[in-house]
Amino acid sequence: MAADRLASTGDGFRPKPPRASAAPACTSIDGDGCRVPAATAAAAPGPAHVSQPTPYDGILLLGFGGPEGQEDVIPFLRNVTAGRGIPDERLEEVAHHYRHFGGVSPINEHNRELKAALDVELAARGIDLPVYWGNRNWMPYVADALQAAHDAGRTRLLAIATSAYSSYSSCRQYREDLADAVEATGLSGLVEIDKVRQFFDHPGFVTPFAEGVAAGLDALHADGFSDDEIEILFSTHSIPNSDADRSGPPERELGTGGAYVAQHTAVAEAIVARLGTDCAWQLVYQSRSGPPQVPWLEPDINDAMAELPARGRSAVLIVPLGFVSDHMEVLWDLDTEAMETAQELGLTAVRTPTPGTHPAYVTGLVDLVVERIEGTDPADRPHETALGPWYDVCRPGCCENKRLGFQPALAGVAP
Ligand SMILES: CC1=C(CCC(=O)O)c2cc3nc(cc4[nH]c(cc5[nH]c(cc1n2)c(C)c5CCC(=O)O)c(CCC(=O)O)c4C)C(CCC(=O)O)=C3C
Ligand SMILES: [Fe+2]
Repeated sequence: MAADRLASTGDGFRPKPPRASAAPACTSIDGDGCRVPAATAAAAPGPAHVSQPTPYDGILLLGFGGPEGQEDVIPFLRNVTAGRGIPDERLEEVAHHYRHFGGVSPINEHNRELKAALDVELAARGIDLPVYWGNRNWMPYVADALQAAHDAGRTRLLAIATSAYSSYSSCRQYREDLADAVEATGLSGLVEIDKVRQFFDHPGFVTPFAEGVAAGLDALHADGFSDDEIEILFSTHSIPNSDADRSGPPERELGTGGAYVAQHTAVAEAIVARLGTDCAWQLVYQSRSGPPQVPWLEPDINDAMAELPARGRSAVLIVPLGFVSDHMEVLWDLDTEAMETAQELGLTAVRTPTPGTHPAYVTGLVDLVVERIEGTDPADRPHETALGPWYDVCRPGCCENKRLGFQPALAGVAP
């Protein structure tokens, strides 16, 4: 396997492959390293961001990556924060979350399980597409997966990132990871990579949450709580306000908070509407980092909980709406910290499940692949909010990061 060939050190750690600094700037839609699919660039009947039917020959499953032992924790955190100016105190603080769980994030195991479930689902539907898994921040890296795909003769790949919403961290950075991987493997011109649309409002993603909220409310009702005593807190990763404002394509003009906030709000509304619950709800944020003077999305979930008793609430249903699996941000920031806060405040708290390998989620991800192979008309693409279905090919300026400046990215129209 390519992963073995690329592995170099005896202790099993390889630093993240360096970012391709010599990569050419992308100035046109067919500029080096920032292609849109040829069929899309050509006069296409649909909108420019909808791709044409494409005979993909492999799937790239893109993960965040996580440490798998105490000795991995600091090298992993250095990968995550490379070039971001995250202070050492914060690294130590976060390292402690991982150390508490033996230095192991469950996220890699989740992605192994997801890959296995996708393999089963693809086979059951007679779709002959191998899945190659690679991470942004830990082995196997995206470059390893890409190399493995190429070694197996695959040249036309469709990427699925384990991230549902639009923002720099959750969409564009994965597109940059793809560009970096093409550069690091020297496969420029030899492989072509697209990416499935952000799937925040795909029923495959929404259904597991809706089921979890329904079950959670049932449990709280069974414990004697009435609807006006319960508040539903939909929780997602905080990001800098400036990232949020720039999330999504500029021409959508989604206002303060951009596509990131609009998408989360719309999905929460869709879940509440689906269930017809009368409980109060709000969108809250967690896992903030960075210097205190830089504004990030608020309110923090713990601050939001502190307001609840005064409003007559005695129970909270915590919905990890921004996350696809029970990784560290869920295990620590919600199941440990937020649960402690609830206890201090005398609130009964229930945390609902993430999609994980829920059959609806796995089926939905394969549906997202099929719609790209078939080039399904957008009108026929499942979506549960008025914002979707989202873009196959990201628009110019989508999810820009002003701090980092322009970096080459695949699966979108440059810049
Ligand atoms: C939007 C978003 C998602 C959700 C979408 C998605 O899932 O992609 C997400 C997921 C995750 N974030 C994760 C871990 C970390 N995120 C960090 C830092 C940051 N995240 C950010 C945003 C997001 N992050 C941002 C704007 C930063 C600031 C620094 C920067 O600009 O990059 C740091 C550095 C230390 C710290 O500052 O906390 C760590 C360790 C893990 C792995 C958990 C595990 O190991 O189980 C996962 C799935
Ligand atoms: Fe994060």
